[in-house]
Amino acid sequence: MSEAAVTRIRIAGTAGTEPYEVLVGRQLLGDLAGLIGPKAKRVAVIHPEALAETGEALRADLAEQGFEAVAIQVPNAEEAKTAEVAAYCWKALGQSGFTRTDVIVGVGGGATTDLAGFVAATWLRGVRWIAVPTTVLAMVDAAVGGKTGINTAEGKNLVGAFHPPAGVLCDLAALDSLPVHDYVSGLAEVIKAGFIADSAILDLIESDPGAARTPAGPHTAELIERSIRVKAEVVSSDLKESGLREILNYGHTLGHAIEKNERYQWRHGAAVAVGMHFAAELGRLAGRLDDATADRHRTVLEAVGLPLHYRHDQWPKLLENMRVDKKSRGDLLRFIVLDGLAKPTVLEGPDPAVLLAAYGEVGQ
Ligand SMILES: NC(=O)c1ccc[n+]([C@@H]2O[C@H](COP(=O)([O-])OP(=O)(O)OC[C@H]3O[C@@H](n4cnc5c(N)ncnc54)[C@H](O)[C@@H]3O)[C@@H](O)[C@H]2O)c1
Ligand SMILES: O=C(O)C(=O)C[C@@H](O)[C@H](O)[C@H](O)COP(=O)(O)O
Ligand SMILES: [Zn+2]
Repeated sequence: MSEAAVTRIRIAGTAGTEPYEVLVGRQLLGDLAGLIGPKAKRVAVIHPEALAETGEALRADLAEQGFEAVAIQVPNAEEAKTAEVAAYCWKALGQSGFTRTDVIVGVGGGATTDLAGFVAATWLRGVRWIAVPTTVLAMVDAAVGGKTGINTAEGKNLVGAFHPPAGVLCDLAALDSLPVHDYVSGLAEVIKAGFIADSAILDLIESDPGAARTPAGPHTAELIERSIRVKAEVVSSDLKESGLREILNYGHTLGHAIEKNERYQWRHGAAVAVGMHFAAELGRLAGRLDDATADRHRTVLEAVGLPLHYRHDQWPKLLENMRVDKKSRGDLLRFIVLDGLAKPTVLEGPDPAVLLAAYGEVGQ
């Protein structure tokens, strides 16, 4: 992709929502004012501490263009996804006189865009918002599709709303400042898209896993765009997770249980990597998944430096945590597993002995 090229991926409007576009390229922030639109008088730029300079530069730029722009700084990572931080943002909006025609811009990783989207969903029962994702994970997953939310002590993303953004600007240049640990964590969702829908993603990563770990790798833009297309296709037909959208939860049932167990100190992508390893073993033991595809999970996740294992002694707590997963129905645990490469399906109420055996491969 040349420096000037911009890819536009359309998300259809469903369930009464407007369609919008995900733009992928470089120097895209010039498009922000256009997306905000002429009706807005005020703009709030919600950004994490790590992006204080970016947030302030964006605020100053919007102020120069005539908006009453405020920057709202929130903590980094999961510390931002709390009711207290949401309340802090509501207070800032109230003090700025934020009305229904005003617009929120969420700039940052998935934690920030989840929070900003949730604040937008709840302020005055819903105002427009624009996502400016700055991590791989937020570009390929969190900023797209309208799931917004915060964590509670009882579990991950337990409070939230479906509230799609008015647009998503993925400026690849933002990835240059991302610590490698965070870059690699985002690859878990890229690999997820590969296993559930687009195996060319796995081929590209396997062709040079070392290069896949950096934004300078030759396939960065293609990996990001392919993953966004996977998500776009799913959420365009099932915004509210009535069925198909559940496939995007591959690896998340155990992943979220680990995040809660670690009091949200693990990166989401790392937990999902362990969760996908578990889901692959579960698929294999349930007689659904062939050995080659199950083994491929280990090799590709390990090749980019993602974890495969978690503490063996924590199984009882993880099992308890998994009961609050949003895919559960009453006492019935439900998991996304694969019937084969790019063939995701739901496994309902697996035998507890099979679950434990699958964790036997994951626990250490
Ligand atoms: N809504 C969804 O559909 C969806 C999908 C996937 C994940 N998520 C959520 O996304 C979150 C994880 O997102 P993440 O992996 O982006 O982590 P993150 O938002 O926690 O960001 C990781 C760290 O990088 C910093 N950072 C962000 N951009 C940076 C940059 N360009 N340069 C330097 N530092 C930067 C952040 O401040 C943070 O400290 C989780 O809360 C997860 O639940 C949501
Ligand atoms: O968009 C979705 O749908 C997903 O499941 C994508 C996941 O990667 C993401 O982590 C999501 O936030 C998990 O959703 P949840 O409903 O299990 O909280
Ligand atoms: Zn996820």
